[in-house]
Amino acid sequence: MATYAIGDVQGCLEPLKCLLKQVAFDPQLDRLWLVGDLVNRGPQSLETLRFLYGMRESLICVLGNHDLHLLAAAKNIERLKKSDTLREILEAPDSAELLEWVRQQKLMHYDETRDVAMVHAGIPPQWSLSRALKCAAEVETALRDDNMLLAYLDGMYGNDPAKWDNDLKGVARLRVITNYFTRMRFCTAEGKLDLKSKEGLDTAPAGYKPWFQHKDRKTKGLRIIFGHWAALEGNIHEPGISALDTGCVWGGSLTLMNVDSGERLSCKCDEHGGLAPTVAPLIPETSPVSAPR
Ligand SMILES: Nc1ncnc2c1ncn2[C@@H]1O[C@H](COP(=O)(O)OP(=O)(O)OP(=O)(O)OP(=O)(O)OC[C@H]2O[C@@H](n3cnc4c(N)ncnc43)[C@H](O)[C@@H]2O)[C@@H](O)[C@H]1O
Repeated sequence: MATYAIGDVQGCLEPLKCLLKQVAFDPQLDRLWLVGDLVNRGPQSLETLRFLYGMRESLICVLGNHDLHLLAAAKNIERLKKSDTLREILEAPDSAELLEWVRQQKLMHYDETRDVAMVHAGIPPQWSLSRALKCAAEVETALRDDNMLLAYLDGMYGNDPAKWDNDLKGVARLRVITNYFTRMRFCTAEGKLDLKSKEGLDTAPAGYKPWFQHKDRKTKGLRIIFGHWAALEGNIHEPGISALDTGCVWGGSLTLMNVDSGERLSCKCDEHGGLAPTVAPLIPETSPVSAPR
């Protein structure tokens, strides 16, 4: 029995199947963790979602910004952008069933036995593990509650407030939590977000750093697996931190990591949208896995 984590799939079904085949994934025995952004931008969003739904008992997923955007577009189709590849999901006969499953997923997964957390974008430096889990649960409750869902999704978009404050209330509170878990890249030591910069580690605006590089980050020592930040290409050297978005939809590859050994396997899409993947050999994890605390 093995546990694997895979980076942002974003509708790249063939590379996903290719990776699972390479590790002889057995849904009866093995477990698959997904860092979110299951859909959008890629060629097969609907088929990917159906495939994952079909193996839902073997999965642990956290939601990404594109997954939340899908849920919001399902409530208001006007939200769809030209570049989105989500319409096919919204128009599918099994749309309601698929979306109901998506909305039940978490913003943060914490595996107590391994002392590993998985989030889409990150955990802000000023939050402890318990604060992060409590904040994730607030949004998860809103997503699952029929009376709260619409107000949450309507108010979810936007960059303000830029920083957490315990006194925040209502949708503004849920928005900043959402932005930390699903959109963050750079922030200050106090957790003030910059949501405009999207390139490499060395492109931080003055006073900002990648969320995982702050010296006094309260979750130091916790292993964290995340995706979202394609420009990192999976290459960071921060103890215990694993970046798994290797930009499958940007001409890069889809990456799988064995959660326990840290070994990685990548599957590259071809120029026709991932229909003829080539597989790179297993390579050791680039960011050292810290011993359990
Ligand atoms: N609360 C909320 N507020 C607002 N919007 C919300 C929201 N919740 C959900 N959304 C929705 O989120 C969606 C995405 O919004 P965007 O604003 O497009 O978010 P993004 O961070 O740019 O995109 P992505 O998540 O795909 O990140 P990636 O690193 O792959 O790509 C980022 C960039 O990296 C670049 N890149 C990729 N690989 C690279 C590489 N190797 N080197 C350099 N750059 C690279 C790409 O060109 C790309 O420009 C929208 O539909 C939006 O509506």
